[in-house]
Amino acid sequence: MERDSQNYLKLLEAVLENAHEAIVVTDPDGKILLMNRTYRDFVGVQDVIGRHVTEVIENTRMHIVAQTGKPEVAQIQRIKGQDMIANRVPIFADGKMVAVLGTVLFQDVRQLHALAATVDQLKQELAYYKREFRRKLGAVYHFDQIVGLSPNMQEVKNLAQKVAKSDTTVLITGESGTGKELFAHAIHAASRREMGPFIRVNCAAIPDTLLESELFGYEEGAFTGAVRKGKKGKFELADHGTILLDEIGDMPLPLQAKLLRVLQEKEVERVGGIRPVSIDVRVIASTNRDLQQRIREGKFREDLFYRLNVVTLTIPPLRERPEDLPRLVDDLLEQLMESTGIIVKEIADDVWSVLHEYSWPGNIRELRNVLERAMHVMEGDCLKAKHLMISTSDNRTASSGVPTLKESLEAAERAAIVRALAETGGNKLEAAKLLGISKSGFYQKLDKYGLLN
Ligand SMILES: Nc1ncnc2c1ncn2[C@@H]1O[C@H](COP(=O)(O)OP(=O)(O)OP(=O)(O)O)[C@@H](O)[C@H]1O
Repeated sequence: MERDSQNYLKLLEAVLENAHEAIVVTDPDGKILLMNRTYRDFVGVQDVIGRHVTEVIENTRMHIVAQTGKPEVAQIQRIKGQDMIANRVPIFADGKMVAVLGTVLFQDVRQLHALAATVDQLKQELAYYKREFRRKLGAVYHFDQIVGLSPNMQEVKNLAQKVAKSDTTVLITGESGTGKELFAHAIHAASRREMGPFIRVNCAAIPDTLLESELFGYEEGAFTGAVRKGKKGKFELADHGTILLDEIGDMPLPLQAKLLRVLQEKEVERVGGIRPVSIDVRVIASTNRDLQQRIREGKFREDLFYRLNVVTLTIPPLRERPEDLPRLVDDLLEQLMESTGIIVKEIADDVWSVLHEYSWPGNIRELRNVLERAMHVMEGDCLKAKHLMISTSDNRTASSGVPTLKESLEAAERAAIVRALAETGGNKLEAAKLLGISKSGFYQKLDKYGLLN
């Protein structure tokens, strides 16, 4: 026993003496009881035992901690012209302070800076891999890519950014092409689930008979023709991530009941399955339909609506945010120039009046299509109004009274020409054929409606 404790003491002494950290222990009066070699070498004094700590160590506060009894952690202490990181901790035994332990973790803050630089580099690498990972998982849009300078868009973006941080179910409504999917991506990318999967299901595009197994999966042998081993549904695939239920307004009623159960229980049951599977999924639903109207028609469950409608983001249509047009046109042209290789160097002034006058029923998706078509139609590198091939006249509400028959006929004729040109990618001969008129007659009409290059 005696020998054991002697050995133990020797071991402790050796450990303390050889530690890389500088270590000092004082009694409650501030007299040094122990100071290891690292510390003695650093201050350049060997004979230290029994001396007051202030005589040996510059700027020390060991004696102050001995009085206050309050530990001081990670304090900068300047010794011999170097900033050090000092910890001073009172040691208690039987409720009485018996000593104060002081350590210096870094003898030189430069070591700490080197460590910080390494951490910084690791952080940068981590951010890079996060971005790459996210790109592979498909959530490619972020809030800063959503053009929205207009006050109504700012409001929606702010709310979306706030709600992204939580796990709340979000319902995104808005006309077709307003950017609902874009918002869903951005919410996922700004959430704590950003590293998880982002899965989109278009409820309108999948046949009713398949939707259930697509969403919830099926067990082995659930129905004839099913893959033997069974299959995970989109909900299971979205575990720890986000699922976007696009066009939720088109979901068949029986499935709505099942979806409601999933949202309530946070469990899915595969088709033909016996045991429910727990899932951790954030649900975002989107629709361009008026869900209240669908409820009145008996086509959408009211209880599901309230479950989804925790936070609603209503994306304003493009015609209600004309301030966003210039930035959108800029961004879209840039993307299109890259994908088509066609260069637009100049935008003629008349383009803007047409863009502002048009009501954009297909919103930003339509704007993109119109610009892409115009790029293919234009000759040279200046985009002009006539290249847009959108008819603003048939689009305007008849605020100035009923149009004359001639005006109506002309509007219809112009719209038919524009549509034919769009269909044929700007090929005039083909367009004339489609409309069943001669080439020369077609050119006359193009001239009449200001559509000739
Ligand atoms: N605010 C925006 N800034 C930049 N691009 C946008 C914006 N809104 C939409 N877009 C672009 O417009 C197109 C349509 O967007 P998205 O698919 O998100 O619309 P949606 O509302 O989900 O349409 P739908 O209801 O038809 O599914 C996409 O190419 C998207 O990149």
